[in-house]
Amino acid sequence: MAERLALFATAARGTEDLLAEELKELGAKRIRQDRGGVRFMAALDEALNVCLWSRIAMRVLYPLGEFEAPGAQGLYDAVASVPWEEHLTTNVTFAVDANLKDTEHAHSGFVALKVKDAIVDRLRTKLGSRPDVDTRNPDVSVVAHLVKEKLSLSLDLVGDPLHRRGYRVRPTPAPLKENLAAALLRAAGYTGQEALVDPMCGSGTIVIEGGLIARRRAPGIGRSFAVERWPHMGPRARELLADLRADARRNERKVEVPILGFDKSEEALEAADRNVKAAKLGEEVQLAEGDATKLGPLPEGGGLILTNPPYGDRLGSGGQKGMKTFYFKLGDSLRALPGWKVWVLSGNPAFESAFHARPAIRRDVWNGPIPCTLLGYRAPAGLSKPVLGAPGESLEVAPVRPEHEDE
Ligand SMILES: C[S@@+](CC[C@H](N)C(=O)[O-])C[C@H]1O[C@@H](n2cnc3c(N)ncnc32)[C@H](O)[C@@H]1O
Repeated sequence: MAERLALFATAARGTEDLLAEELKELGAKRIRQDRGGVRFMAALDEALNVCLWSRIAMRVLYPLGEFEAPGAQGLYDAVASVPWEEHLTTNVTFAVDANLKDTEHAHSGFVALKVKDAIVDRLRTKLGSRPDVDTRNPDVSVVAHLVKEKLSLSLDLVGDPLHRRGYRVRPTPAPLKENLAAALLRAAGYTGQEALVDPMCGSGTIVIEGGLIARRRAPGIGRSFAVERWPHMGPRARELLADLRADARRNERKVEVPILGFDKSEEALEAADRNVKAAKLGEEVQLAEGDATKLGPLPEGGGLILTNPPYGDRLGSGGQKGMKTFYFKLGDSLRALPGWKVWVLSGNPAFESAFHARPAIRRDVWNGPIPCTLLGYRAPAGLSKPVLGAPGESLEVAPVRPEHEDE
């Protein structure tokens, strides 16, 4: 049996269970959910399959060990005890990414430097020479995670984080990370077999991720992974990935459902258009100017509306009070679409009450540093045919005017 590696995949906080589900589908074994990620076991081909196919993971780490590392000397000694000569040679480049929590060390830069020094010194002793550091595009990325005096060291299989699919050529002010958008789609049960609409699509992340799912395209098909350049595992990884990539290309399917993105900002739509084309989904994803508070008729048959409305006062419409009015109008507009499930990621605590509908599902999710809530408003059973313009049927509605309307 092929040797299994013990790995750790990271994801946005609040989406770890979704990543665990996805990893199971991708063939990972002994899956254990943790804060900020999921531990699992996988043979090299399974691990590469995860790199290529995971929509939700951010990084895939290969832990080298955990160490007590008291003070600067303790840190140096712990790092120098690792057999780096098994992972690095003198003709590859490397970099150290350090993150700290509750430590006596003031800077992650200092810790990264100490780790780098210990690696270099050990390799000089063992190999007679040292590899160069390349912080921009290293062959081997060492991740040092220091909590109090406990140091974890890992190698990062993917390099550039997995959310960088390569299609975001034109960002907008508050884009969702690609892997978070994919996690939201999974939470909402999207499998690419029903229509998808984002009425406030911004740079297009949700509709692009939906398009990739519907197309059954591997999210990592357009990029490479750091492990391909590792001195010892690299040649085998390249061989395995050639087969996995060929299989992934054969796996693609024609998209049979409408995928639509609207936004009221011309600039956002221009960015979305560039991104959709870069994702090679120009035929599958349609974009149009539109006001989410006055949504016109959507395709017959219903489907999923998934959106991420503005959280703050970017609309210039009178602070929290203006936002509440906006959310209420949005609720009114979406309530008029029976047959459509509505899922919203909101970072404004005022959203839920102003939207005036009772969610069937809610989960806390972190959008980077912003604590958000994902709210799932399901269409009641039996309303598969849309009755456009019949308000109050698709959502469980509390049809009272909000107080702020009359303030
Ligand atoms: C938080 S951003 C969405 C980001 C998007 N998920 C992405 O990944 O790029 C909110 C978007 O809502 C749009 N927006 C605000 N009010 C709107 C309205 N009434 N109708 C349509 N779009 C609106 C903004 O132009 C902005 O692009």
